[in-house]
Amino acid sequence: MIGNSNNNNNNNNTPTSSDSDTSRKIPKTADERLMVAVRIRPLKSDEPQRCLYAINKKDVFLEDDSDRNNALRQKRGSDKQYSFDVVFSEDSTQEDVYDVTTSSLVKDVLNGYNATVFAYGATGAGKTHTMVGDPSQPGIMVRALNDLFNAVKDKEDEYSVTMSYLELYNEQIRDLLNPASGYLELREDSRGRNIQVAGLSEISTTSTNEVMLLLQKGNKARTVEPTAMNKTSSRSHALLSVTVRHSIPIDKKDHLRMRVKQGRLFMIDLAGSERANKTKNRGKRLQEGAHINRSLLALGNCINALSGGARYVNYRDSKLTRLLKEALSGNCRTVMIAHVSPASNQKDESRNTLTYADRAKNISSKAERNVLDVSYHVSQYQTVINELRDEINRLQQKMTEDRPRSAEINKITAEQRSNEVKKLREQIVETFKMQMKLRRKLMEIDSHLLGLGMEAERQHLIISHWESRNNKLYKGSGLKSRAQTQQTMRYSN
Ligand SMILES: Nc1ncnc2c1ncn2[C@@H]1O[C@H](COP(=O)(O)OP(=O)(O)OP(=O)(O)O)[C@@H](O)[C@H]1O
Repeated sequence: MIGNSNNNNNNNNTPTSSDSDTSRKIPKTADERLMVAVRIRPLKSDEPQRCLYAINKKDVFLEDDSDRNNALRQKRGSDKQYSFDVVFSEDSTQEDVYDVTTSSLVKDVLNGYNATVFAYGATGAGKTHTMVGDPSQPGIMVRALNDLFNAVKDKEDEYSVTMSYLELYNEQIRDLLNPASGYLELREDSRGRNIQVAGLSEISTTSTNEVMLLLQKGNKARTVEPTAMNKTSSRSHALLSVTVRHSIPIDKKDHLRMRVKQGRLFMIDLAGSERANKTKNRGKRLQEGAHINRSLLALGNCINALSGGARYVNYRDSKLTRLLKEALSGNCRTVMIAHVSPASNQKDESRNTLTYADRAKNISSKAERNVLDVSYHVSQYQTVINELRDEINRLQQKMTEDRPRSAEINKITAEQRSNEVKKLREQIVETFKMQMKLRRKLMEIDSHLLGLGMEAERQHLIISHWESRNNKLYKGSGLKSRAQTQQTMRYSN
């Protein structure tokens, strides 16, 4: 049995054409109640009788086995009826669940709202079946991505889509699209807002095929182990996030002024709460179970506090609650799909889930449309550009004013330089002339020396001649010695 969506979300604040005049964010919206859906999975062949029924599209009935034979059991009040926004019976299809719970969220996201759909419930109750499914029965994640991509198809210039996929395993965050990156840190500002996972891959794509491959890759990387309750039990919480950004020019002629709508869709497949004695988990599995239960307990406490209207809600007890903070109380439209098994041996788990889901009905959040008038920012850039232009103009003007002076300086410098060159040239010429003079004098001295040498030679010859004549003359008479002759010559000179 499938119930109609009776989402009490306040849609009065759906944006109207008047929003187009809005710069920055649109005004705050009224509170919206969290939509709570319940899905009952089919009874398995090896499971005992059922204890849980969908009475109609909104109500579910939990029967107390212990009073089965008691004719007054209905009056004793141990059986319990719960009412929700919508109840999906055992024969509900994946399409039914998607259409009623999530297809409207996809439209919201395209319109600039944040939205979250999360699956809650005990181990083996059908959460992964609803959220992920299999190729023959694709779940919410696949259908939502398909619808998103169909909506933005052929409009790549207007839309940008990015996705990230993480798992929270034993209170550690792992990137399912890049498992090799190790454990990632959860960061938030000092006021506990703006929670972000540092280093998480945000893959940008507008191809449906590519995104499906990424999703498959992420699901394969997820920690899944067999337990006594579920052959393919998810041992981690998985969070898929898709961000859609729509940018259009405010004025078709002016592409600097853009209006940007940004919506984000979180799709979360929580790990299931479990009882150690039922799952028969030991060692590592038991430790995983303890972590899962602790984070779900923290989530339960937040749901309790929020539904009771508490002023202070402690999100800090677990990374799961820190990650879900926005979805539970912030700017987000949220749908919780509580999963229950109809089997009587799962009655306690189903009752717990229904109790939490019942409380969650009272939670409200404030969804605002995230419309940013980028023209505001662009106009800031425009101001900066104008200021820079002014500065350039001022500098150009200064340069123009300074040009004659600098020309003067240049002129002086050129004159000085040519004078110096002239001086140098004159000096070189002078030096050259001097050199020539000196060389000439040197040549004169040389020729004078040569003349003297020749004269000396001539004198030697005369003397030699004279000596030889004298020697012949005085040889026989013995009148003057050679020394006497030289003395005589000296006086005669
Ligand atoms: N609505 C459904 N229709 C058909 N089969 C279902 C449905 N819901 C669950 N199942 C089957 O029940 C089994 C357990 O479901 P699933 O793995 O989705 O549970 P779970 O809540 O995610 O468990 P865990 O928390 O341990 O991961 C699976 O074999 C799944 O195919």
